[in-house]
Amino acid sequence: MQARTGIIGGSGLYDIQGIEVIDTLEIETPYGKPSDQLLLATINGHEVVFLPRHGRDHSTPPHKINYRANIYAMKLAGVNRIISISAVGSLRQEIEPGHFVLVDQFVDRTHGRENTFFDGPIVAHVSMADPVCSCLKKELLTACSGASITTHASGSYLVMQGPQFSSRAESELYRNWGMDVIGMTNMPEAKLAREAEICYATVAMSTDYDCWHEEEEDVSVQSIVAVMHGNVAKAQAMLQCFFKDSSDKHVCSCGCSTALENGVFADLKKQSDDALRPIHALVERLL
Ligand SMILES: CSC[C@H]1O[C@H](OP(=O)(O)O)[C@H](O)[C@@H]1O
Ligand SMILES: Nc1ncnc2[nH]cnc12
Repeated sequence: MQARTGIIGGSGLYDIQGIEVIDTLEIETPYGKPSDQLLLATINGHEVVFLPRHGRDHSTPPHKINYRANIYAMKLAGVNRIISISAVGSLRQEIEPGHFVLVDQFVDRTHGRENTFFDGPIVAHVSMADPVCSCLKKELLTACSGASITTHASGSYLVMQGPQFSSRAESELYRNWGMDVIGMTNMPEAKLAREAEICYATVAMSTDYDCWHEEEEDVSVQSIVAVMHGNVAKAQAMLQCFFKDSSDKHVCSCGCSTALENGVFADLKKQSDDALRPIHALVERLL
């Protein structure tokens, strides 16, 4: 199967312009159903698999997204790298609403979300030291500049539980921690992508200044939506640039695609079929 690029669309991004649809994939995974059907399509001849993270009608809130089903479905669909597109609040004056940030680190403050495929009896511990694929991120930076989008080449994303926005004290705390943007969805998504040996990189689109900013109104859905429409148009342009330049023969030299090789605790060859079944697509190449 040709390696495919997955696109996970966040708030506002429910379809991709300029694609030729090949099929809609109704995928059932050992973890249940993904957020919606996956769209198999081509953009400028490149095969992509698109999934709107909250569903096409945005009916699934961040804490109820079945992240395991989403990532497992991407794996089953032959995806070897994921472009995550996300709306975020800005925690820095210089990251203005409408700017993009190519995230390189996350701090995970979520709770109660299923965050691993290795839930026993097969145990694994993958490295999350560098949660973002630097090769993919570099290609995304080129695409953002090709689309003339004001883009910050690095940044740390605080993943809050939500669905409520943060308090002023939390917002200040995260700024003091050195965080640059805040959102609710990229964890456990990035962790699960790493366990699935899928390269992952986030294009964070700033929609607001969160509530720390004294001269700006406190964040609200209304204010976000106003900026979001412009951001989504930029994301569409960025994707066109990405698939004009990018090669399908994506070779990752930063270890995402071999993350499990030093991470699995058990001898996979000695495991029962029952133990292997829920992770078969992830460990198949190691058996
Ligand atoms: C509608 S604003 C809050 C919402 O938007 C972001 O989601 P996504 O990352 O899918 O774009 C943020 O994390 C919140 O879930
Ligand atoms: N200020 C904010 N906090 C959390 N998630 C967001 N998504 C967009 N803006 C946000």
